Amino acid sequence: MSTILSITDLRKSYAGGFEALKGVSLDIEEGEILALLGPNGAGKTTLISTVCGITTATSGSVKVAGHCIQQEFRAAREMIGLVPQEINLEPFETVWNTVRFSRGLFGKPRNDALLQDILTKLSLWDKRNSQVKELSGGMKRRVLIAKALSHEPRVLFLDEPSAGVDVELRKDMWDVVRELRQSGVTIILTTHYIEEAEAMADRVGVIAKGEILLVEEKSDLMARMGKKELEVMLTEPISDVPASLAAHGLRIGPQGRSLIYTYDVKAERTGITTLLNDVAAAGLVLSDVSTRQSSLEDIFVDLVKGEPS
Ligand SMILES: Nc1ncnc2c1ncn2[C@@H]1O[C@H](COP(=O)(O)OP(=O)(O)OP(=O)(O)O)[C@@H](O)[C@H]1O
Repeated sequence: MSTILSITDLRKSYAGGFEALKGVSLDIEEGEILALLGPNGAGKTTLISTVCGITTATSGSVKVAGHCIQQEFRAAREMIGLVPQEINLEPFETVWNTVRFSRGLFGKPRNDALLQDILTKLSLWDKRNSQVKELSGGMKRRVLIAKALSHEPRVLFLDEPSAGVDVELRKDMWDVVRELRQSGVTIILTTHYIEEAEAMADRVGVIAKGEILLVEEKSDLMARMGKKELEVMLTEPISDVPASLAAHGLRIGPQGRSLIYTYDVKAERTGITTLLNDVAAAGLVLSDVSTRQSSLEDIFVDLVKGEPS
């Protein structure tokens, strides 16, 4: 695979000095679906707008298929399709004209066969002569996607594709996105639904307070979900894991008051007995123990809270 989008140390401060992006670096591989998860105000929309050249970066660089978004705006922008969060369509225009004009805006020659194909894939062909205002909310979202695809971009950004969409339509949207990927389009979507990232993404990135906290293969993240955690509460807080316990791969819990041991539930030997013996031998006194299943949601919440993990 080759890198289609390369973001390097991207910073954005808004007028007034608020720093919405604090040095974001991210490489996107051609043909992948990357879900960018983050709470409200994390900087997801700012990142997309800056990458698409709608907002100017304070510093850093963005290259789309080798073209710099600042110095080679037209060449870079042509590679990108953007599906915004808000529905910003002309209500009295027909579906057909909406996509046709959008292609024209990019200076692309008329290609009715291509537009027919896009509308068919998005189940909008029957609606091509309808005015946008006659369509349901879910269909309007599909028109936004058709519009974003009309100039044949290689990278498609979907900003909160299922915001305000009911569960059934959300699943439909997931199918549409997977099909688009089959046709070779690279997709970056933002969401605050973990479920959505799980359903679609190849890789998951977590962003909070303008920083990328993690980018990982979804399958690796999911593998972690098959793990259980044993938390050993201590009577006295500690600042470091004793050297004699290093082999157990422990983490220190909040305020140093516990040790957290992750183990595979399906493993024949969990290693718990040895661990507890070694903890006692290290002179640590236990006040309690508990176990819990870790989930992608836990990982996300921990990261976003910025607590030690
Ligand atoms: N034009 C602007 N001027 C000043 N601050 C802004 C501007 N646009 C966004 N911000 C601030 O930048 C931060 C990031 O906003 P952004 O919209 O990128 O977050 P987001 O992750 O997309 O959030 P949401 O999930 O709510 O859409 C927020 O604190 C927001 O208030």
